[in-house]
Amino acid sequence: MHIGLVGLGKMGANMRSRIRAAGIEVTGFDRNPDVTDVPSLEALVEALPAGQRIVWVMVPSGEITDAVVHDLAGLLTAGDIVIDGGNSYYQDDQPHADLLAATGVGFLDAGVSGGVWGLENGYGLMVGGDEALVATVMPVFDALRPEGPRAEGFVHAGKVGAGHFAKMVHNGIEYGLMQAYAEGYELLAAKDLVTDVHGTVRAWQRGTVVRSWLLELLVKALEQDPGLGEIDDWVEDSGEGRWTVDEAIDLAVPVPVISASLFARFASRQEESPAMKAVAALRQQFGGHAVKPAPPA
Ligand SMILES: O=C(CO)[C@H](O)[C@H](O)COP(=O)(O)O
Repeated sequence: MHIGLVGLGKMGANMRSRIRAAGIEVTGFDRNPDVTDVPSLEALVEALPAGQRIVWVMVPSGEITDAVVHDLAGLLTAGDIVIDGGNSYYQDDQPHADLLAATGVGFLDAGVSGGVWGLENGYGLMVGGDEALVATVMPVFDALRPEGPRAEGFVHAGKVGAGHFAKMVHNGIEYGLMQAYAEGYELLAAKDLVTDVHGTVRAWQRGTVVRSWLLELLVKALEQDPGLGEIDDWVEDSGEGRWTVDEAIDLAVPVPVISASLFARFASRQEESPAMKAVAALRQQFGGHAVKPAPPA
């Protein structure tokens, strides 16, 4: 088997290595000349053996993915398959499937979880699309997923869009879990009763109800930077949490933990809070309560 892989960033480069290690030939294309195997998308398509060409797209979601899918629609022919493995919005999937279907090219969407550790540990995969296409690509999914039973690291979640929908919910859960660990860490550290905060979090790794990989990563982060003094309290988001909350609103599903964890990230980026200024001003207005003067500009 020989596949194409577009996008050789943190995720794509490691995935190329893992797929190759499983004995599948991979031709990768990236705009970065230091990592690419071929100089262009055209060259990538030409390098693939004739027949059913398989191209895995692993580029940032949104406009970049959209552009690559459009380019591939002009280069591939009937019977070929495109897999979007990026963190794309699930509602982008059906338009991409329709565009490719116009020339007989198949489409699968794949949610891929595992981050930079996936090379070593394997990637959790959530796939949407036609059963026959999933079966064709299965050797690649098997190469990427963690060792062990397929059902514990791979799911064919449903029709087109289901893979990215599942990944969106997965990332929403990720937001909530991280926020809960983070708040617990702050609370432990705020009281001088627990004298070994790092040791407490480290001890939670075995036997406790809250043990998890994310907890292990928090322990690792605290080992590397005790007190987390080297990093700013600024947290970005790349869309999946917002989409999760939007979807929950559409479906009237209460997601208080996930939405609060998303809003906590927004708050992390504020130098000052207009809302809390307004609360302070209102307390002063109705109760004559003291306000703290703004620091000098
Ligand atoms: O998909 C992932 C992990 O599962 C990515 O790391 C994702 O980018 C994290 O999302 P965000 O940037 O919104 O925190």
